[in-house]
Amino acid sequence: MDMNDVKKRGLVLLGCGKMGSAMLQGWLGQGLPAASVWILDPRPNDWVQGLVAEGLHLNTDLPDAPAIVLIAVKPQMMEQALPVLTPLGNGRTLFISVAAGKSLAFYEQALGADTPIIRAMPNTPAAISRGITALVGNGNTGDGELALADSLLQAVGQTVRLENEAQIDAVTGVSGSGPAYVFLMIEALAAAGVEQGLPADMAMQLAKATVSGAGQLAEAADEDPAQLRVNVTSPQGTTAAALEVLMDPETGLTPLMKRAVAASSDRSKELSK
Ligand SMILES: NC(=O)c1ccc[n+]([C@@H]2O[C@H](COP(=O)([O-])OP(=O)(O)OC[C@H]3O[C@@H](n4cnc5c(N)ncnc54)[C@H](OP(=O)(O)O)[C@@H]3O)[C@@H](O)[C@H]2O)c1
Ligand code: PRO
Repeated sequence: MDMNDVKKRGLVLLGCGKMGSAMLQGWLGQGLPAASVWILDPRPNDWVQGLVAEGLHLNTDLPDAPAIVLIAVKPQMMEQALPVLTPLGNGRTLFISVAAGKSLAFYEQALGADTPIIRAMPNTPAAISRGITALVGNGNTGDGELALADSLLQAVGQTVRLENEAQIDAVTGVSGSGPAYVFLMIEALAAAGVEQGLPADMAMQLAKATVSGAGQLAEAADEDPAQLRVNVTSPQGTTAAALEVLMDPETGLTPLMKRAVAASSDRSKELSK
């Protein structure tokens, strides 16, 4: 099975809200025809509704054996939403779930023990093909299925393969939820700039460009982030003064981030109970 199969046999999205739309936007941008896509969503957004004019199938009957079903409803809606997909279980259709906390065993029970299922944790920068998705498959997925999921997910950014399913809780805490921490960092940096006397729009422009530029530099540079940080920090200079606050072993960013990531990972574990 390859991307041509997906074009021919179809891709079904169960739920097309923020995450489903972000990924679909990436796939359409990479050349997947709208006519190869089926969406089930009771209240589709305007953008999704607009795609019907391009051939997208919205809340219609599904193909008999689509190549892929992407499950992107909230974990709390799963029991209600999933039964419509059970006729596609135990067959040739590869299921990919991006739902936090819903285990491979849960889907095997709901869709059939022979169903090939991949659990994936993407993030919203997928909308501009700058996401990162971690994935792990059940016993019915082989190299072919994982390679297909990889190539589909690489259309919206980077991918990493997990060694075991338990790692996905930590991934959720780091990169699944992570964009929200970075957006909060932008908000907080801009607010701090305003407190130091800058106009709000200028403070926001400075904060966005700084986070975006630093992120791109961290990815592009040969040096690691610790060295890049040192490169900004003149001895007894301004950055050193700020880092004394941010690197405090008790009240600084590291213990705070550890608590935040642990809270997200713990919630992911809780959702799977
Ligand atoms: N957002 C992220 O950054 C992110 C990252 C990684 C993984 N995820 C996972 O992605 C999934 C979706 O999250 P989201 O943020 O995209 O949530 P969302 O914006 O609420 O999207 C879910 C969509 O599913 C629709 N829906 C509700 N009931 C349905 C049903 N019975 N059948 C089909 N569709 C139904 C919702 O419609 P209504 O809005 O009308 O209820 C909504 O459009 C979650 O499981 C989450 O854990 C999200
Ligand atoms: N958004 C989902 C949540 O907040 C999963 C990771 C990012 O539950």
